[in-house]
Amino acid sequence: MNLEIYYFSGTGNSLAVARDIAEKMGGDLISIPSVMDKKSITTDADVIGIVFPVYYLGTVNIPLVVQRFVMKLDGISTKYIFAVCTFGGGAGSTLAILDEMIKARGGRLASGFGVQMPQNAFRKPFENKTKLYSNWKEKKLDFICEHVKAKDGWFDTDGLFIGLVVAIIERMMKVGFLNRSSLRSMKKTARLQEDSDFTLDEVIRFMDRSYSTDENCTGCGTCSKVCQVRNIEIVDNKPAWQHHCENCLACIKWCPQSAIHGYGKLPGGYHHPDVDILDMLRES
Ligand SMILES: Cc1cc2nc3c(=O)[nH]c(=O)nc-3n(C[C@H](O)[C@H](O)[C@H](O)COP(=O)(O)O)c2cc1C
Repeated sequence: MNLEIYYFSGTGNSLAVARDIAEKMGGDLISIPSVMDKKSITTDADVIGIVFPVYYLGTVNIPLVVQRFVMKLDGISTKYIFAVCTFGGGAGSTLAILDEMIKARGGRLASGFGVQMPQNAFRKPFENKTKLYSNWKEKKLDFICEHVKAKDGWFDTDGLFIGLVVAIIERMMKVGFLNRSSLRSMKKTARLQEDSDFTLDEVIRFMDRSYSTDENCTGCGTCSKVCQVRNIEIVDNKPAWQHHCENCLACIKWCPQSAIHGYGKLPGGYHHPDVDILDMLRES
């Protein structure tokens, strides 16, 4: 099997998952942002994996850069493509949405998996981290590798309770009520007028307008180096966000001084324990 695993990750959960699969199955690990300068993405691999975090369930679900990556895939009609999304609460229709995107490029998502990881966008530290990490290593990793090896058509679904809650949320989003109110609050974070007609994608890119540094910022530039989409320039020894943000939170979470704030005053500090700053720097 000739395997390539493409991934996007802000705080290392998806990178850890992608790397574990690549190591176990003997595949190449490729960061999605690192290939985004290509006009079209083609590969000799017969098996392609796509690993990414779920963002904004019921709205975009899939990080914008991952969506753009899929839209650049060419020559995939005969490939076995699988995806793994990492999430804090549930994956909802993320894999189905990805399948539609891949179909638009002439391929199809053959199998899809969800891996629960600590929710990196919550203010409160996640209490159950150890269990999630061991679930991944001891149960899910082998499960995914077996299915991919067999090239079968497995699709994970959220459990009954979470599945029901997520389905209700996604339904309310579709109907419009929640969608309108979450777009309103995202615009507020992005410091845009509530009645402005920016698209959801544009609002997400502008949400870095809420990011700032405090007096602990030393101008070390780590934020710029961990930003996978090169959205941060260092100007006068301070980060300047360039408004094509993915909201992956890498700058906030990897800042060695915890000096970056924004996105609902999230604390810095969280990252997957198997991923260190060098893994992030190397990939950016
Ligand atoms: C902007 C943003 C939006 C998110 N939205 C959701 C969500 O809607 N549902 C969910 O279960 N997790 C959500 N999460 C949590 C991440 O999917 C989860 O923590 C993931 O494992 C992070 O992966 P990473 O460390 O590879 O970046 C969100 C995280 C971020 C940063």
